[in-house]
Amino acid sequence: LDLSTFFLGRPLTAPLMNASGVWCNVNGQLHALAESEAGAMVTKSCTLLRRDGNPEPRYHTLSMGSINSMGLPNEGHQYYLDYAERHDYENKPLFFSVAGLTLDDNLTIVAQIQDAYTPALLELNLSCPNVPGKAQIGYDFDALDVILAEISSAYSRPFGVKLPPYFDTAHFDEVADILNRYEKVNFITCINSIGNGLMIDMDSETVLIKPKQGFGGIGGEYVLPTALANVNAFHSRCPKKSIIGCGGVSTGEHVFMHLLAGASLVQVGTALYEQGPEIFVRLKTELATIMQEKGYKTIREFQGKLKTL
Ligand SMILES: C=Cc1c(C(=O)O)[nH]c(=O)[nH]c1=O
Repeated sequence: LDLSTFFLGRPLTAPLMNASGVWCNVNGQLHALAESEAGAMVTKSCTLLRRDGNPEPRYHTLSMGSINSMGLPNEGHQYYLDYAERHDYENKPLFFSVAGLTLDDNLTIVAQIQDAYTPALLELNLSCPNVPGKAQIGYDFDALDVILAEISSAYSRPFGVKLPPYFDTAHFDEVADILNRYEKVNFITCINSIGNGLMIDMDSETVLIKPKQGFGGIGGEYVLPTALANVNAFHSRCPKKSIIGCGGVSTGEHVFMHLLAGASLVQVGTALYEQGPEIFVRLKTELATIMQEKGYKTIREFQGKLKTL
């Protein structure tokens, strides 16, 4: 059974990787991902300078997923550039996530990635829901257009964007129209967490996390239908771009659904946070079993082939 997939002309040993922000903040975690069965990996979204992030508790496991308001804690862009220099690209591709707090910060970081001649693939995070006072670029369509124009002229190579979930067909249409104007945007990662959810502790009658009065991004099983819809919506609207699926994946079936919906590569967030990088072994095995049962020998035979009624 050939679980390998092609992503932007790169052969991957498995269509699986971590979601940015999970198991990828520091070198020890990045090394564990590099050694795991994942086919690729991505660094924590970085800002120009190191950030502590929001006060704890800022992550909580829920019955069907997670709520987080980490607040973009990261070691600063240079730390991840140093990792990118040491990464073994023969082993697996590395994505480099950037979430600068301002357009200038994004341009400064991207210029340094450019100068570093690193083989890492830029994933521009336009969807962090947890930095107090910072509206998501992904929901400000004019700002989205501006940042894509600026990054496209500052960065000479193709890059990708990490989008928030959209919930309205008109928004799928409008965002796809914007993205399709930028041929350098050659991949789209859908989705980031569903922003500003709230969960409650029945005994203490309190919220579960400290930042933002308990409001935080929702991940895990709760978001699978929204993730699949965004993957499929952009897969059908952006035929010249590759889709990376993210959201709600904890079993081989979920991986299969994302691939069927149009993803070429599938990220794992909440379930990886809970179970660690060994999860990639289980997901590969479960996906292989499903493919065997269905008589598929390669992912290409079903990738993007979701049928309608
Ligand atoms: C980069 C910040 C993000 C964070 C965070 O650091 O709070 N949490 C998410 O669920 N998604 C993000 O994009």
